[in-house]
Amino acid sequence: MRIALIGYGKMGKEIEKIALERSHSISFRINKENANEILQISPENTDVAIEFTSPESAFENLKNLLTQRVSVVCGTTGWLAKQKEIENLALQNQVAFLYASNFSLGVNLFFRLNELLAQMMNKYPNYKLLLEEIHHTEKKDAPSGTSITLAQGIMENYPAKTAWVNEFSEKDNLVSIVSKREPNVPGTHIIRYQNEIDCIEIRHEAYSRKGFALGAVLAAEFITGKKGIFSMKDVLQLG
Ligand SMILES: NC(=O)C1=CN([C@@H]2O[C@H](COP(=O)(O)OP(=O)(O)OC[C@H]3O[C@@H](n4cnc5c(N)ncnc54)[C@H](OP(=O)(O)O)[C@@H]3O)[C@@H](O)[C@H]2O)C=CC1
Ligand SMILES: O=C(O)C1=N[C@H](C(=O)O)C[C@H](O)C1
Repeated sequence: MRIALIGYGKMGKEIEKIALERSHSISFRINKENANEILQISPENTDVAIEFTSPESAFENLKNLLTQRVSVVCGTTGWLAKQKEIENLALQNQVAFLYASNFSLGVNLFFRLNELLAQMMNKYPNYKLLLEEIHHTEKKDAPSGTSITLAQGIMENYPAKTAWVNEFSEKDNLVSIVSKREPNVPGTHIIRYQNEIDCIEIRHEAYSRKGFALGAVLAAEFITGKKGIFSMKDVLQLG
């Protein structure tokens, strides 16, 4: 499979390692310096593009790739206000598009655990809920994309929670997300239900970026040759 790497930073380089180990080749490596080369990417030279750039650049990159009829796996967070527009563009151009806030198997299992826990805790409103995320100091967006997915999973299973906020709050209808930035943390997410008697907590801690990169390459393998909108649920076939 010929993969174009859009974003050749921490994630782009990690993805390249895994892609080469899995016998794929790299057709383009794009960063800010050679950003215009994205216009040369086409189905003739590339099977799939993997986009990990920045919240400011993702939308334009995705628009170009999909219009050029190139299927895309996107991991960039912080651009989702325009997700529907991008999905429509993928459908119009008859290619595949897959976005995930987190590509690791562990986090995708954790998403399910979070939903099950929210279903249970929904019946015990005297527990206060707090969602905490810790990432490296270079991270541009807050809250993390993963914590937004976790908050959505809670709201779908705990109807009294109607919105999320990115600050500490004890308002009963809110999912409070506290974001912390510390050197060299690949990504940690904690969900805590607590009252004056006890505390129930689930936590996912990534030890490196390997799980994110492997998941992105598996996603690229999965969508190659397909058309439509996909998610990591399709790739990992989690029940
Ligand atoms: N979904 C998931 O599982 C994961 C998602 N992420 C997300 O992925 C994104 C990237 O993370 P990370 O690799 O750590 O970030 P880095 O800052 O290390 O890398 C970003 C890369 O994007 C490039 N870039 C920025 N703007 C443009 C542009 N306009 N055109 C082309 N390239 C551009 C940068 O180029 P230059 O070097 O020239 O500045 C750099 O190579 C973030 O949004 C992060 O939240 C991260 C990990 C996992
Ligand atoms: O920026 C990162 O590094 C990460 N971003 C993703 C997010 O915003 O959830 C996924 C992972 O936690 C690492």
